[in-house]
Amino acid sequence: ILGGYEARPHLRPYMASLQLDGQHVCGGFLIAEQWVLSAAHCTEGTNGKLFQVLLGAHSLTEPEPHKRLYRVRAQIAHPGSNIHNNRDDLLLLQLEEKAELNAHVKVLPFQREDRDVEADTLCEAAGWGTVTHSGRRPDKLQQVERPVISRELCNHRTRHDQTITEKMMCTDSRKKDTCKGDSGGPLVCNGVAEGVVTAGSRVCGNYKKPAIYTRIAPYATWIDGVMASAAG
Ligand SMILES: NCc1cccc(NC(=O)c2cccc3[nH]c(C(N)=O)cc23)c1
Repeated sequence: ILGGYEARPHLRPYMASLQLDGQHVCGGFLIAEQWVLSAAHCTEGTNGKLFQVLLGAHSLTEPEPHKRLYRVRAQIAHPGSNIHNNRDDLLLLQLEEKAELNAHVKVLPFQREDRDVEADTLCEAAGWGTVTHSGRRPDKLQQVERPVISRELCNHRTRHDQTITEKMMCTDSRKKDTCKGDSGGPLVCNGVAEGVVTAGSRVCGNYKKPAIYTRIAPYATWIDGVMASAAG
């Protein structure tokens, strides 16, 4: 997160850190006791290795009550996701067992009504992604508040030039922005997860390249289907 600040510890008990060999790779969030939603691009370069999912954390390194690393039973990328564009950039992770829910570990509801969030709505992104252009990684969860911008403005030829579909949304990226390692985290508007951070143009903090999110509502049926078919 660029231009943000340290989150109040455990005020975002749905936040997950997707890790490989003890290293934070991407964000994610708990959508059900045994399921985390993240971004399909996070599996790029992992050679099919399964993530481990850290829940209940504020600091990535310090011991904290209710902080726990979960093994993943299955990772299901949306069938439409691919490395060439940001379309359908969603990843579902089934934990080896149901997460132990408590004050520091909670499910975050996601938007099911497929209607655009109004431009200028202030939403929040959080993550353990880089906090400087040089790529400094934080130990503690960061957050930033960003206004939604219209798809029309985001699609302007000087911005993302007609690549933003109706299944995506954008926030202003001037100075304060999501960045490397924040992918997969939720964009929370009025307490509901409306989007999932996608790397998009990979640029951070440049107002010409607004942050892009996969809208969740259009995928509610897919998400429910995967969770139902893997149940038990
Ligand atoms: N503000 C939008 C936004 C949101 C989330 C992430 C990013 N930026 C990256 O993720 C990124 C940046 C630089 C080099 C990179 N290399 C790789 C990679 N997967 O190899 C990713 C990146 C940007």
